[in-house]
Amino acid sequence: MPPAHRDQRGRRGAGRRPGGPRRTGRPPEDLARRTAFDVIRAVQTRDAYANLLLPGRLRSRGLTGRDAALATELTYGTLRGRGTYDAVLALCSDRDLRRIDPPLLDVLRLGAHQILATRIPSHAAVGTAVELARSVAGPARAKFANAVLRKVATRDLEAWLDIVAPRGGDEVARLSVAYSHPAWIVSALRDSLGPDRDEIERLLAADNERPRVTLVARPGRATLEELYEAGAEPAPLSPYGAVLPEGDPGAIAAVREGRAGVQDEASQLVALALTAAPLEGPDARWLDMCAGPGGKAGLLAAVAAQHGARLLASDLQPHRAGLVAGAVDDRAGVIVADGAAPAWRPGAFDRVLLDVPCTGLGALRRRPEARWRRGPEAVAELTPLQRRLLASALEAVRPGGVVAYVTCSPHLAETSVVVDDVLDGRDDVERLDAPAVLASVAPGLTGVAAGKDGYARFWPHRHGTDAMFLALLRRR
Ligand SMILES: C[S@@+](CC[C@H](N)C(=O)[O-])C[C@H]1O[C@@H](n2cnc3c(N)ncnc32)[C@H](O)[C@@H]1O
Repeated sequence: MPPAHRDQRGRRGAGRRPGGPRRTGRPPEDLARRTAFDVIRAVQTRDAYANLLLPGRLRSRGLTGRDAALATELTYGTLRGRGTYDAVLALCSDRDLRRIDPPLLDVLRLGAHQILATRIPSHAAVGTAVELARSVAGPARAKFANAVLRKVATRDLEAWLDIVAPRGGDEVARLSVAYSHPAWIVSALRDSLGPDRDEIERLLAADNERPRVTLVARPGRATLEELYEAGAEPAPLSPYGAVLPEGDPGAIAAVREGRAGVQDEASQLVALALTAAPLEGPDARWLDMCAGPGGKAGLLAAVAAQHGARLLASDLQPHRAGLVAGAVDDRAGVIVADGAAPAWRPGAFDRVLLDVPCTGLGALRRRPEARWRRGPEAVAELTPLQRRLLASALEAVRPGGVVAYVTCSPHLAETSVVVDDVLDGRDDVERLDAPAVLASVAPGLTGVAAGKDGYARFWPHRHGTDAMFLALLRRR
């Protein structure tokens, strides 16, 4: 099966008649490439996030329509495919990649992406990359870039993969190069698939696809019809979800006003599962313990209001709590608090959402640079906090109340291992059947259960969502 990043085609040839704004006298394609390069550099040097930086750069440079789409494709595709492109570039360069100036190496990656994974003709991809190399690194290095990229252009991606990721050897190493994921992530994802580990190739390919933009209509505040009128279409899983095939979600009034939001369907469904989990006794006080930036809090607060309940949304970071305030209306409370040293008394809540800080390995589709940013040490750094927060959430809920433990990572160490460890030796917590509760809010949903552990797992390749983990835990 071919790697998915091979399918990310530039939708245009370099010979297209230029249109749109011409601010610099250069064709807008060049401005698109330069913008992609600048964002890629900022990602490498300033730890910037491409999805946060790029929209502003497109606006400030007047790139719209197809030129904006080209800049976006080049940015995301280059960042995502870096592992594959580096393996090819290493064979085409007489210099170790670690000895190439970082800006020049990024030009080479951008060039390799255009040559190997877009419809841009090779001669144009090489020529424009060499020009870029000249402007960022000078004429001598442009010559070097020309030599390297001309070698890259001697084969297509499939032929290169036969060389840099041959079958029959170390399978993790092959998948790592062919699907451009660090080897430690390939291993972790494969382990997290458990009995379905043979789906790893489909999962890696799905990680390399651009996700659709999904919206949530926060019930009682916005309607799906309102989103459909703005061009959205029904979403396959969530009762409050809609898919926006194209266009800027910020242009939709309900989104601008915080009555609707951009939210992955799995995120919607795990929040809804908490609201639907069976519970005895009062059901009026809900807590979102790690609420920033407020995606799930926005939905929970709206559903709480419909149930006659009230949400308290809390986050450790003041600026993240500030973002939550934009997603909920004034029927919900928002506070800054450390969930591990809580400001509330034990047993104060009937339902608690604990969406812990995690590696985000389930959301690689959205954050093309994330896979390169941190190594496996990130897991070891986060899991002690995840355990403390879960123990604290179980204290915050009253006997009979429910905690939803959620991660946007499928890593075993952050998911089932944390829950199993915290519950080990406790007889006052019962695991609910999370897949069954999810089925009650999303009747069309299948494939979230693996075995009989009661946990639910969403997967990009199965559900078209982020990979998310849900455990529903009821205090006895
Ligand atoms: C995965 S994010 C939550 C995403 C959020 N639920 C949403 O749907 O938008 C985790 C959040 O936990 C917060 N956090 C980290 N440590 C915390 C702590 N000790 N107590 C409370 N919040 C914490 C982070 O600031 C971050 O906003």
